[in-house]
Amino acid sequence: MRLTGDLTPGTMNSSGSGNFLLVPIPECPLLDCVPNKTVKIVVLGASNVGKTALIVRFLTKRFIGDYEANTGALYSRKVTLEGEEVSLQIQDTPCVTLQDDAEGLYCQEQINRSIYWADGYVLVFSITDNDSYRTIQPLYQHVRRIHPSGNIPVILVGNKSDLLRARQVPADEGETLAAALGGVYFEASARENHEGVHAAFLHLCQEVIRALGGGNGEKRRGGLHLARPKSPNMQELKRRFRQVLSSKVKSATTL
Ligand SMILES: Nc1nc2c(ncn2[C@@H]2O[C@H](COP(=O)(O)OP(=O)(O)OP(=O)(O)O)[C@@H](O)[C@H]2O)c(=O)[nH]1
Repeated sequence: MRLTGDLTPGTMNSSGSGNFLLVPIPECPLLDCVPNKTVKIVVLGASNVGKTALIVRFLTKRFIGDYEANTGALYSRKVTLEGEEVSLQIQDTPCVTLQDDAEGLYCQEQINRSIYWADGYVLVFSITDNDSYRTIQPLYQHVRRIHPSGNIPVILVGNKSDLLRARQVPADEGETLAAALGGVYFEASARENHEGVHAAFLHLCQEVIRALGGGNGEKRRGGLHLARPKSPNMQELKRRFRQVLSSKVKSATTL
């Protein structure tokens, strides 16, 4: 769903699905961008699982509770990660739906564009809704089809953990699925708890920065991720120096 009422500063909104990601998203809308340090995250999941609530909770620490139907909004903020300032963009999306015929997933074209655009993925289901959980695997496969190779930073969020009595998805199933997708599972309640939501988003941001090569703007597109060569540290240089010296001493004494 889309956040109603006043949009917080730094929030870009596309009113009406027609505008949803139809134009390229500016790297740093309404903000002084941090050059080459932009983390782009998309939040995906079935209907009513709390995608908007999670984003709003993370960015404002508040739970508003009532949102109008989601047409897709892009939220943008500057955050400090591991001591460095980063421009964070989070794309909210309309829901995806499972088709009756087995693995079919209905995903609007705008969502595909967001998936292509993003660097990191928050896959959300509600612990009270088994169908929303069943959507996750095909959804991940869909992301994989759009990014066929390379590392895909992803987290799995089981939302609405305050509704324990209505639980349909056990926590260990969430953990197992997250591990199979190569991500981490977070159980959270956008309604009752900011810390859990914050920890989840923060973890993903860190994963994205790692995947992008230390946040220096290298792009993962095409799946190619080259590790940056490490420069030798002082200890290592001293060790090499001693090695060279001792081999010279040896060859001098053998003469
Ligand atoms: N109890 C409880 N309710 C929640 C929680 N998160 C969201 N909700 C409620 O669930 C409903 C759906 O929340 P949204 O954030 O609009 O969900 P969405 O996934 O964006 O929904 P779509 O627009 O259908 O894609 C709202 O009534 C929220 O108040 C939660 O952690 N606990």
